Formats: sequence, structure tokens, C-alpha cells
Amino acid sequence: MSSNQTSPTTPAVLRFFGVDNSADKRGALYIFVLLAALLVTPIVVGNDFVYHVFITICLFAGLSTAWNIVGGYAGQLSLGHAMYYGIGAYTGMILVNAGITPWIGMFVGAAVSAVVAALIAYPCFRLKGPFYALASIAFLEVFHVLAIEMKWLTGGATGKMIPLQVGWEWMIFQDRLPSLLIAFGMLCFVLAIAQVIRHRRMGFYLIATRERESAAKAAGIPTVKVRIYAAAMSGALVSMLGTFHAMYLTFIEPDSAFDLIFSIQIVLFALVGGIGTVFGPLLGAILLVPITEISRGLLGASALGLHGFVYGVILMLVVVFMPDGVVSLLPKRARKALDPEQFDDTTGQPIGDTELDAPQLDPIQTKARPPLGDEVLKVDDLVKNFGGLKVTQHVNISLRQGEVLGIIGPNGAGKTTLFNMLSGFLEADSGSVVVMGPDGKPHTPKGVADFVSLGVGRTFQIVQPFAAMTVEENIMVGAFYHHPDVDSARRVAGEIATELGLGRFLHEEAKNLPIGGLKRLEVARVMAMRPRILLLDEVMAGINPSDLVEAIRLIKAIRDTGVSIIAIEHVMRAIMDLSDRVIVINSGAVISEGDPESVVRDEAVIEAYLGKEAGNAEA
Ligand SMILES: Nc1ncnc2c1ncn2[C@@H]1O[C@H](COP(=O)(O)OP(=O)(O)OP(=O)(O)O)[C@@H](O)[C@H]1O
Repeated sequence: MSSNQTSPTTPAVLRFFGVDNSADKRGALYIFVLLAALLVTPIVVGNDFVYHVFITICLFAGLSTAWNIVGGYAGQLSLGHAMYYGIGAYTGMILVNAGITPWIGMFVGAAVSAVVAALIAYPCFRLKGPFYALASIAFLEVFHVLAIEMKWLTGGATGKMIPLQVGWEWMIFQDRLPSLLIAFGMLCFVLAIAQVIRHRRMGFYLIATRERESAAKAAGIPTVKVRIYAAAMSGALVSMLGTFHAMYLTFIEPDSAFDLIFSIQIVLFALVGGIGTVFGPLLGAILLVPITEISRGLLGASALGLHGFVYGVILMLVVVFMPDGVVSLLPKRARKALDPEQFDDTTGQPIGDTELDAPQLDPIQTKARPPLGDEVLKVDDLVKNFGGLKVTQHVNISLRQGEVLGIIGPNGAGKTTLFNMLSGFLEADSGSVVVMGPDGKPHTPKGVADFVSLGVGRTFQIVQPFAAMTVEENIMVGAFYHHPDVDSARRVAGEIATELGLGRFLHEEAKNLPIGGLKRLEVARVMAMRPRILLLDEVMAGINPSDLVEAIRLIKAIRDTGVSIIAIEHVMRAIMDLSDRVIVINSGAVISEGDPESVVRDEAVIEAYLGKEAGNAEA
């Protein structure tokens, strides 16, 4: 991929917008030409109707791009975004009636919308999939009813005219050109914000949260906060466009300001253009808006609703034939330029198109092992029950700096549950987990963020790659924890990938890695966070024998940097080779503890685990 090859000659302003190399510059040029055409075409044609169509394209492209920040990047399907459009429209109108210019009203509306979006988002982002979409529709309806009922302020169901004060101050004009300039300017503003968010840490955080929430949390991402930020930003931008549009139409009524169909249209343009991409919504609006406006303009009242039918057909075609949107239909060169993140610089192919015919990982470097240090983790009398099921029964663990503690036990013994409590994903019913902080003092962390801040990193039993990201970007998500700047996170990701033998796959889409590579990627992402204590949940499961040898060397190499490791493992060869100590859990309780050799000779262990799992013991 080209995006890591930054050019020192690129002007700072372009670098600010994530434009950093020749492919990025080509993409910026395409977008510049497209935007210039949006502005120049109506001016050249000079026809009022054409002006109207292009103003509407700018409006919807802006709305859809703003929606995409929460709907595409953060993956929260909101079908109630007209609510923010309505808030912006009504705030602008109310303030104009009070003698305040819509240029101020626009920002007041944006602030109100941001607060409303954050307030709605906070409880609702615990809802997923269709439930969040339904909740967003419900809130839209609440605002619709409020606009009807609060007659004294809104004019009620019949709506209200906006006083016809012509001039820039009031955003109302006799000609169409100034409205086009404002709509176009606002579209550029929204696109610029969407582009900056996508290429900064926030964009990575949003996409990681969308892809795998647990892994995102484990990487130190405040997942609720970043989604609320996205919702507030998206709501504010939609609201600003709402204020402008109210001035353009000079009339508002609740049915059209808080309209579900309008909300769906906003989503549709992003879906058709390419959801989650920066410029997809723009393409969607350019393609679809003229269909509505021309069918209205040419056929008038006889064609009411025709555009709904046409949209439906287009949506079906898009879903069936190009699920990634119109963006995916563009020639490869154009796609590469518009979204260079998705292309591999070495092969020039879209990421994911390359064949991993030789999935051999590079070998790992090792160093001499330092002596064990002081205690870094102490688990005291930990208990967890799920209803009547006793999953963790009075477990005590102690871990020293640079030590490897192996945890074994039959399936369902409660090992992962224990890990969840050692990383803040689950709260214990009783007992304590004490972590020595980097300050040398003992802490009792509560919640994932606390554990992460004390340097506890974990992997997951079922690998959790951010599938839509490359190997490099996956590791960057971890690296951001200490390196908020994209360039340094990219550099750190490159170094860690090389150290962990993933250098050759840096620009490969994570989902294309072989299972051994995916397990290594899990470790790489955590290592990018520079953990002091590493919890490895079955990182050897399912990997082939040569990868196993490398994985054991990898963990030893990590241990030798002074990191303390607790590894849940079924592969006895790895446990025997790696562990300084082993604890055996059965039915939630520790049944044996000691050095690996004595533990495997323990009758209780043979009875509860090794006898039954002889196959694994030979692995
Ligand atoms: N959230 C939950 N609610 C109810 N029961 C749960 C929950 N999570 C785990 N369990 C149950 O707790 C027990 C321990 O599960 P856990 O995943 O911790 O075992 P494990 O030792 O990691 O097993 P494996 O080796 O198969 O991964 C199992 O019986 C499991 O079904």
C-alpha cells in the first residue's frame, strides 16, 4: 500500500487531509474535478432547474456524507437522521424570527443536534443492529410530534414561512447562484471533515469498534465515547445543512422536516455510493438525486412517488450486484486513487485480491532471558457464578515479572472466564485482582480501560481481526494507545510486524491471513500497546506444527523482553516448553499448581484432564 510511503515534499495542508503520496494526490485531483463540475455545470447551463438539481445534489451528498460518519465508519445504522436536519431547520427558522442570522442559527442548531445525538447515543449504542435503527426511528417520531404540538414555537402541523429577507445575511436570494455557492461550500466542509476523521486515529477507532467491539476495547479504545463522538459530529453536520435548506425552501413543516422517507434517502445515497468510504455518498447522491428531481420536474404530480420505485429498484440492484456500492464499479485506477488505503503498493492489486500461496511466516528473533522480577499480578480468592453454575471457585494466582504461567484444564473449566476477570471484561462476584502499576504501586482496576491503562493486554480465544483493515492497520489500532499520531503508529506497526514475522503481510487484508498468521496478528496488536502483562488465550490452537515452533519462539521472545505472560493452552507441548509454572483448573477450582513436570505427573490432573485429553498431550 502506498499510504505508508509518506512524501516529505507534500505540502502540510494536503498532509492534514491525509493526502500524502502520488496515489492520494491523484485521488484528490479526481475529487477536485468532480466537485468543480458540480459547481461549474449549473453556472454554464444557467437554467434555474439545473441550479436546483445541483443544489439538491450538494445538499444530499453533504447529508449522506455526514450520516456516513456514524452509519458507515461507526457502523450504527441510524434511520432517524432527519431529526437533526429538522432540528437545524427549526432552530434556524426560530432564530431568524427573533432577528438572528441563520449563519449563527446554523451553529446553534448544530450544538443542539450534537447534544441531542449524544444523549440519544449514550443509552442506544448498547443496542445493536435493527434495534438501534428502530430506536432512531422512534426518536425521529418524538421530534415530529414535538414539532406538531409546540405550536407557539414551531407553527404546529401547518408549518411556518421563513420571513423573506433577501441577502447573504439571511441566506435567502432571488438568484440561485448564491444558494449553490453555500450548498457547495457546505458540501466541501462536510467532505473535508469526513476525510480528516477517516485518516486520523478517530477513523481507525471507529472502524475497529464497528468490526470487533471486544477487540477494540482490549486495544484501549473507549468504544462508547468514540461512537458518541461520531453521532454528535454527524448530527451537528446534518443539522447545519438543515438550517441552510430551510432558508433555501423558505418554509418548514413537521411532515417534511422530520420525515422517515427523507432519513432513508440519506442512508440510501451512502449505501448506493459505497458505505464507509469517504466519497461513496457523494457518488450516490450524484447518481440518484437527478433521478428524483428530473422525474419530479418532467412528470410533475403524475409521477409522485415514482422516484421511490426507482430507488427501490436501484437499491435491489446495488445489494445484489455491487454490495460495496458504486465505488466498486469504478475502474481500478480511479478506485485506487479515491481510496489508496485499499490497495497494495507492491502488487498494485486491491487488498484481498492477492493470493497467499505461500503463507510461510518470517522467523522470529530471540534474545537472552533476564531473571524473574517482582510480583506484578496477584489474584486473591476470586469467585464467579453464572446463576447456579460455579465457574470460578476461590482462585488465587500470583505472577512475577518476566514469568510465564500456563493455565490448563478441560473444556468448560472456567479458564476464559478467569481471563475475562483478569482483563476487566467481567466483574468477579468476590475476591480481588491487584496489578502492580508502572508507578510501582498496587492497583485494583475496574473495567477494561483500567486494566489496559495498567498495561494488561489480552488476546481472544476466537481470533478477532478487524477484517476490513490491513495487517498494518490492525496493529496500528494497538499502537495508537501510545502513539496517537498516524505516522508514528504506522512506523511502530511496521516494526512490530517485522519483529513478529508479519512484515511480508503488512498490506494484506487481515482476513486473508492463514490461521497461524491471524493468531500472530492478535499478539502483534497487543504487543503494539507495550503491555506489561500479556494474557494469551489459546494462541496455539489450530496452527500447523511449523507455526507452532515459531509461536513458541515468539512467546519466549516476548517473555525475554520482561513481559509477564499467562497463557491458557490445550497444546501440552507448548505448555511444557514455555511455562515456568502451571496451574490446572477443573470445574472452576485450581486442582494443581507447580512446575510443568510435577503437574503432569499429578494424579488429580491425569484424572481430570490429561487422561481424557491424551490426544492433546501428544500434540
Ligand atoms: N456469560 C456466560 N453466562 C453463562 N454461562 C457462561 C458464560 N460464559 C461462560 N459460561 C459457562 O461457564 C463455563 C466456563 O466457560 P469458560 O469459557 O470459562 O471455559 P473454558 O475453560 O475457557 O473452556 P474452553 O477450554 O472450552 O474454552 C462453561 O460452562 C460456560 O458455558
